[in-house]
Amino acid sequence: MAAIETHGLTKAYGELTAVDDLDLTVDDGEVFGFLGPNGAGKSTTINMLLDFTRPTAGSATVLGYDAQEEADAISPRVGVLPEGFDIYPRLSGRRHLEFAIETKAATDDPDALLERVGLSAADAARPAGDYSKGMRQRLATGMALVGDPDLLIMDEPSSGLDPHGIREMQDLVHREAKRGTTVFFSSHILEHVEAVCDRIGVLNEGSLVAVDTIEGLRESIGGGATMELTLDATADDLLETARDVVGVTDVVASGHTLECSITDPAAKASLVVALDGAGATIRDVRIDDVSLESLFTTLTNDDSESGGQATTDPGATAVTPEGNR
Ligand SMILES: Nc1ncnc2c1ncn2[C@@H]1O[C@H](COP(=O)(O)OP(=O)(O)OP(=O)(O)O)[C@@H](O)[C@H]1O
Repeated sequence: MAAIETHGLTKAYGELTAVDDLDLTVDDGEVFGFLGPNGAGKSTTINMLLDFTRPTAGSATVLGYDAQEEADAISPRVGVLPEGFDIYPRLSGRRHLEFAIETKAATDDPDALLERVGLSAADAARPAGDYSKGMRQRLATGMALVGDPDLLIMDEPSSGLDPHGIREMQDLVHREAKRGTTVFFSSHILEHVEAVCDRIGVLNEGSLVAVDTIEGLRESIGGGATMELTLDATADDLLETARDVVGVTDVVASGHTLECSITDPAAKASLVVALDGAGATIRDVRIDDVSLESLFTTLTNDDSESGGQATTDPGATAVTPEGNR
């Protein structure tokens, strides 16, 4: 049984189609990344899965139940970490958890939940208003885990976290995945999705433009790598040898350097072996994989280069012109 399945799921707000004919399957037990720029329709999709918003057309099942007709059967089995989760500043972390347990009429042990999300008993006793952003996220995740849900839906869980907080969040997702929980991880930051997800779906202007593993996506746009080899000899003499290697699509020789475009990862080793066999001495090798940033720029037609790209942390790729909010 799929954890989430949608068929033609559509939501229009007047003239605007926020989610357009979405066919999506998230398998049981996988960590699925739902990636797209701000305004792509991620939250609207989640809202339809949770029956907070009714679709204009199409249908969705969550854990085998119809998202609209059987929402009552879904909610006890799903944990949600909403975007922009608010805490009650004066209540302790433990009280937040107790409150969530009471609300869900669950029987969880608050201490076990605290341990599961990495909050100490001392932290739990403090008012949540004193918590760092990372601790708040862990508390919110602990609340989402009440009742041991089969599906955990996380909407922008890394938003606003520092690199340490992001790592903690990623570790937590890995731990939950190991327990067998299906995780639906929505984000506009590529690296955050890539670090935790088995597969990703890329949403752009309401439409699903790709569903695959990162490697699969790279291949699908003809991705590969550029390999730059510095040789002892004049590179021109080895041009043909390099061109004959299967998986090498283009070779440019310049001085002692050969620049080779590779489509098949196995060609990297073959190229080195072929050049060595032709008597070349290789002094240096540099490999540049097709950047994920360019991959997602292609998929989302992101105009962030002209619009200015902001990111949550240094080196992160946000598939959004707005960046972190
Ligand atoms: N209640 C609403 N009424 C009108 N338009 C809406 C409503 N909710 C969302 N939209 C629009 O639908 C589109 C998709 O929004 P949505 O919040 O689902 O995107 P998102 O991918 O979750 O973006 P973000 O990362 O910013 O949360 C946007 O253009 C948004 O303005």
